[in-house]
Amino acid sequence: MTLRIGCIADDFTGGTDVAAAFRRAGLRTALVFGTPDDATVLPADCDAAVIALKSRSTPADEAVADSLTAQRWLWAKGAAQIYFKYCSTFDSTPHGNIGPVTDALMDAAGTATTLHCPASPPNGRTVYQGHLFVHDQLLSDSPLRHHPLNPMTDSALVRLLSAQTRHKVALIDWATVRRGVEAVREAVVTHQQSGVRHIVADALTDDDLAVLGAAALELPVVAGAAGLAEGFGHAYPATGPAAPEPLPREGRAAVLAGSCSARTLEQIAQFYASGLPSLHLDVLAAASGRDVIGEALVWYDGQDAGLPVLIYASASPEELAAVQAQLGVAEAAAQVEELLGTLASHLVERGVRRLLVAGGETSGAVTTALGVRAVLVGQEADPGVPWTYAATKTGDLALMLKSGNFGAPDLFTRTLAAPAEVAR
Ligand SMILES: Nc1ncnc2c1ncn2[C@@H]1O[C@H](COP(=O)(O)OP(=O)(O)OP(=O)(O)O)[C@@H](O)[C@H]1O
Ligand SMILES: O=C(O)[C@@H](O)C(=O)CO
Repeated sequence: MTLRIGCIADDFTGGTDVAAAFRRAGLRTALVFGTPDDATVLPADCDAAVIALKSRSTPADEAVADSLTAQRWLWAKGAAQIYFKYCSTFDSTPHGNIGPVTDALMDAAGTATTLHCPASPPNGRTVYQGHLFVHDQLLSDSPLRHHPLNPMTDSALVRLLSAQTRHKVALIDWATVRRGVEAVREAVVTHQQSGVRHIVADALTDDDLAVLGAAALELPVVAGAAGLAEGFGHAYPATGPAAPEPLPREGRAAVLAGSCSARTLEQIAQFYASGLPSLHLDVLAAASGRDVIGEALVWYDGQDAGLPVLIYASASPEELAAVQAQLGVAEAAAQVEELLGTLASHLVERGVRRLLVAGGETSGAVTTALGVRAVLVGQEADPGVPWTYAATKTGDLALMLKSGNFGAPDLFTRTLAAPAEVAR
């Protein structure tokens, strides 16, 4: 088997989300963290490889350069098509990075047309008449209008994308998508003939995305969120049953949380309420020089080895604001990442073999600290939240990287207390 789809995701948890989508489509999928290089090795026999970058909110020229490096690497591994994964809420600004990165990937591939669709129906993201909805609200009426980095105050995708590219952008509407693959292919050709480069498509359901995925099979570059990726993956003939997954059944289990998203806070509360051991890290104390890591390890060593533990920096909005006011946002984030990254290394050295990490930035810090560059993607515990398998210098590790707002409230207890439920 050779690599078929190369995917470039613009953030880490988005990478996990899209890798889970390819796997749901029956593809054996690898996930690579950060810009790969000659030393980056993919697990054997992958159909799809996802490179998770941190390019969503960086300056557009950096995002373009990193994405082109990733594209070259994927081509060198044999990828026939490139899927650019961005956020299902189209997180971007008039400066980018969705338009500039897609244009650069297309220029490098020598192609004049691409298809876009950010719909992700399981997460309530749909596109109708070119407008992006988050559940029952237009994107611009949803909480995303207050996003700290990319406030989304418009929902019209053709207009949003037109601000980010000098090329023509146009829509394939839902009525056409409902008519099926041939109707979409014809609409693509019609748009191509009138010089349209970016074609945005409507989609309300996974069936619509399957139609779009099949219609996009000939395009060298396709762009969108995890929903279209799954439709695209389904359009490839199945490669046979997935290999059994090596979910470690021995060793200890832990959660490290740095996400302050509402869903993560619920998951922490549920873990605590179930009576399992949990420890809150004092970020201000760490910043003032106290040995918070040493104290956490003494606490960890005193716990029942048969139970999963939770160690978290996550804080309520009020606590978070207080810490940020005292340390500054960047220093607070650096403290948290240092604490959780260092603890991850110590916990794995002490025998943790199932590790759940909550938060995109936090996941970046933990994978970097563990030196994990590439993982094989396994079964999902909840939509967009798969187990992944990594080899570390201390042994095999099952790693779950959870986007802040993903996963059911009982995700931590359900997945870590009962490994048999998530094993194949
Ligand atoms: N107690 C705390 N004080 C200050 N900052 C904190 C604290 N706990 C967490 N943070 C910061 O909050 C941010 C959480 O970001 P992270 O990306 O990990 O989670 P998220 O935004 O919920 O996840 P996602 O990006 O997947 O939606 C990090 O920058 C982290 O450093
Ligand atoms: O598409 C999404 O909403 C997520 O995969 C994401 O990008 C998280 O940052």
